[in-house]
Amino acid sequence: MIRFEQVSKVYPDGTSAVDGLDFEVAEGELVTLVGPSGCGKTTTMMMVNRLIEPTAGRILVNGEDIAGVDPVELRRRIGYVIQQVGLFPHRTVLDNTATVPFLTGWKKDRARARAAELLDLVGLDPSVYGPRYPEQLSGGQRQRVGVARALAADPPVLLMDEPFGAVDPVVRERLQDEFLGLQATVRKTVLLVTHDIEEAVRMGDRIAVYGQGHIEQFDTPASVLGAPATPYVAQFVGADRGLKRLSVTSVQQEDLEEPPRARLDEPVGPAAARLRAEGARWAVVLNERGELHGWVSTDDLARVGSDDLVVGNLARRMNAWVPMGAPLKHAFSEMLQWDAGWVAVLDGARLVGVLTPRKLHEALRRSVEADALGVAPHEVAFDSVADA
Ligand SMILES: Nc1ncnc2c1ncn2[C@@H]1O[C@H](COP(=O)(O)OP(=O)(O)OP(=O)(O)O)[C@@H](O)[C@H]1O
Repeated sequence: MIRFEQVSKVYPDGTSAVDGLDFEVAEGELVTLVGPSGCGKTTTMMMVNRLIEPTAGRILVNGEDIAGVDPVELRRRIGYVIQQVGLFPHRTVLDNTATVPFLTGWKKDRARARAAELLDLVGLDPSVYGPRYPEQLSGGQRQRVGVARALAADPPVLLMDEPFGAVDPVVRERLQDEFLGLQATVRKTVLLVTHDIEEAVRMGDRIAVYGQGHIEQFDTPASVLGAPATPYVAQFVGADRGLKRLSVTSVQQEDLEEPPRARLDEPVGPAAARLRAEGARWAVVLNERGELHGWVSTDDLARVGSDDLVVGNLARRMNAWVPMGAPLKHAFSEMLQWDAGWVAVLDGARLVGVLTPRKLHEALRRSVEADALGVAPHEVAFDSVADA
């Protein structure tokens, strides 16, 4: 979708910003460009919408050499989100969002209806925020408007330059998640510039790690963290890359354990006896459809003992859960937040299994070793601490 062929840029004062860039971003792919200040990320990005012209090489968008495309026409096909957002202060949020449709000659009503749809999509109620002016929004809300505006004309390509850089870390993480959710539906081809390796790893299908003016490694987050191509990349991704892997390694079926189970409508006495016999101190409580209702302690069941009650009467709320496929980091933070010894893993509302700290550790080690060996994670066999 976006193709760089031996692209270089030397500024008029002789500064060589980038040299010999050669890579491709596939349709619907999100590629993050990451590297230290001044390494050429922004230059790379601004060449795609012709705010900067390369001095050598060509850039193709959808197979077409952009050197031959009128820049104004080109920019209408490419959404652009920048850190400073650049909203017009004297226009309402709704009209700011509708900027590009207005420019391309849409009727006002149609453009505003589209803008309202997009504000909704980025989590801003158009009836509340649409009539406001940019200064009446928080930083995070302004960033959302920036994203909505860039999507308004439904461009196939999005360029994002430090789009979440101006907000605090908590808001940033929320905006990142929201954008990933959005991207799963809109599937734009995205180039995202950041100097933050955490953001690059979380957001990117692939990451381009920049050295000075060139790409040191172009690969998936798991490979960049697991098998840095050069000492420079290893140093850039940091010594705690094992921890960072938590965000890119997802919970898999083979990581799960089968927990003791009890049914919501099971009488308390027999349930207690059965769990005791199994040596289980607790059980997950499921309804007749196999959906998670909560959990119950065997001691509580035994203490009550009455057959007038069912397990559901004593069940407690299960706070610590994640959807199947969630990053291990999410599971880990649920464990910490709820001080839980295990986390339920759900497919919709249905319980698939539970993740324990031991399994979480194994999953992480398996992912690291799989990369080192160049095989899929489930092909790695190793002795776990518990087997020793
Ligand atoms: N107009 C210009 N004239 C001369 N040199 C420039 C110009 N714009 C950028 N540069 C230089 O080109 C190099 C790459 O800059 P660029 O802005 O692409 O880096 P970056 O990786 O985006 O940095 P940052 O993260 O700080 O924004 C830097 O050395 C910068 O000083």
